[in-house]
Amino acid sequence: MPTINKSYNINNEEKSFKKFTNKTTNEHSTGSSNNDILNEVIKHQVALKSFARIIENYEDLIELDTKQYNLDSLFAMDIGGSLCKIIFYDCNIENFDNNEIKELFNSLKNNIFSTEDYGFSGIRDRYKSIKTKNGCIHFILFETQRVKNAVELIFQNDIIKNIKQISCTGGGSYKFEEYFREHYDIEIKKYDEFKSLLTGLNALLKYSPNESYHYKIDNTIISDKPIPDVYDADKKSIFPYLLVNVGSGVSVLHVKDENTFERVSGSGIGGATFFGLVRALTNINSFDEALQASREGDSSNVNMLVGDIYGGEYQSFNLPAEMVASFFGKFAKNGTMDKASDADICNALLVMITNNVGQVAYLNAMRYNLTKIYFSGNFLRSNVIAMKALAKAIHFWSHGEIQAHFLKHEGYFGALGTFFLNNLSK
Ligand SMILES: Nc1ncnc2c1ncn2[C@@H]1O[C@H](COP(=O)(O)OP(=O)(O)OP(=O)(O)O)[C@@H](O)[C@H]1O
Ligand SMILES: CC(C)(CO)[C@@H](O)C(=O)NCCC(=O)O
Repeated sequence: MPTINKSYNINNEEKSFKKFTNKTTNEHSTGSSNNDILNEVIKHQVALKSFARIIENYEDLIELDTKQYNLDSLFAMDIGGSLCKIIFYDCNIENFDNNEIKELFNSLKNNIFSTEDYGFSGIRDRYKSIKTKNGCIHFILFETQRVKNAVELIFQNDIIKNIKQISCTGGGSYKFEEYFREHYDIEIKKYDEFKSLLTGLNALLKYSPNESYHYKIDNTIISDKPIPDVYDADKKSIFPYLLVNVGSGVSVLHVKDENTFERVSGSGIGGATFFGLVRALTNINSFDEALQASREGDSSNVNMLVGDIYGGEYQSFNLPAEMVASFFGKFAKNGTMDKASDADICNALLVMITNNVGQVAYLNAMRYNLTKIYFSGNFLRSNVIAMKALAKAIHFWSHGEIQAHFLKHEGYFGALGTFFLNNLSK
């Protein structure tokens, strides 16, 4: 059975945040109180949770042939460079005519729903689940480095024996193909990662009333809470857009309409760069702790600011004193590293990577004359600092012409799209 050793819902985020900040607040001092920072994260989560969850007309979108129901069709996976995402469709099993499969399905459900945490890194994102007319789509994620244990925890032995094929996307669908065949006699049915990503994203933008959101910006003041996007009735206004997927690396897609897209750019400075550098430069070993630390840190102990160079603002060109002139620039001088805490370093890394993603996004939106950028990928998972920084930067650079949009199902579109592609009958 899965072991319970880690939780990630709002209450647990609060608990682990408090535990973490108790540990670190004595090490350094910051201007903002822990409660302010915690409240911001909680408010964001609560606002997203309150967005409507029901996909209308879901059965129009996806028609599962009930005669063909088997355990294989209820799962889809996206195995990426850092994280493995799993979709599980908890459907109405009345139509199953095979009693053995019914029993296995029930034991699978008991296994999956007995906990929200599986092994060392697995979690079920309860508040992201989507109700449909005939069931509910569930979202689970694991670290890719634990994918082999993850499969055994989720499917368990008697279930694995009854699975012949799993639909799968992401680089891991190639990398682990041989492993699945040799160990479990399971065939991997591959789907292209960008085709899956866009199938999942476009489906939710179209059918889920509040999938995407933005932050309102007045001058330099950004709204506290995320604001759901509003589309016209036929949802045509979704297109065209730029999609910037921030996973381990960054992929930039120009999406012209539902069936036409091009990968126009990318960057090797992405989510795994952030987490990899956090591990190289600090004692922090989990992504969630790194995010919590960065909410606490003061990056002026790490970065060289315009004020450090000019002694104040650079007036002629409107560069304020507190603007970063050079990320990690302070460390170029002797005796500076000891003054920076792990939290300061996490904050500097987070903002540095986010800024770079923002620039790549902005320049590509300009290049293709697009006014809307959607950001997806798990780097943005609960990452309010990065989302707000992206929203502000895009607004500032484009003088308000281009808007950044964020997505409730962040890094799950590839797995969801694979599930749809595998089960779509029209
Ligand atoms: N619990 C976590 N553990 C590790 N990284 C996490 C976690 N939560 C969020 N992340 C961030 O999400 C990133 C991975 O995002 P995502 O799952 O979208 O990409 P991926 O599919 O693994 O990568 P790629 O598409 O490039 O192969 C990590 O690099 C890290 O920045
Ligand atoms: C290799 C992929 C596509 C795997 O998802 C992704 O990590 C990525 O787009 N990386 C950036 C590659 C580039 O520099 O364009």
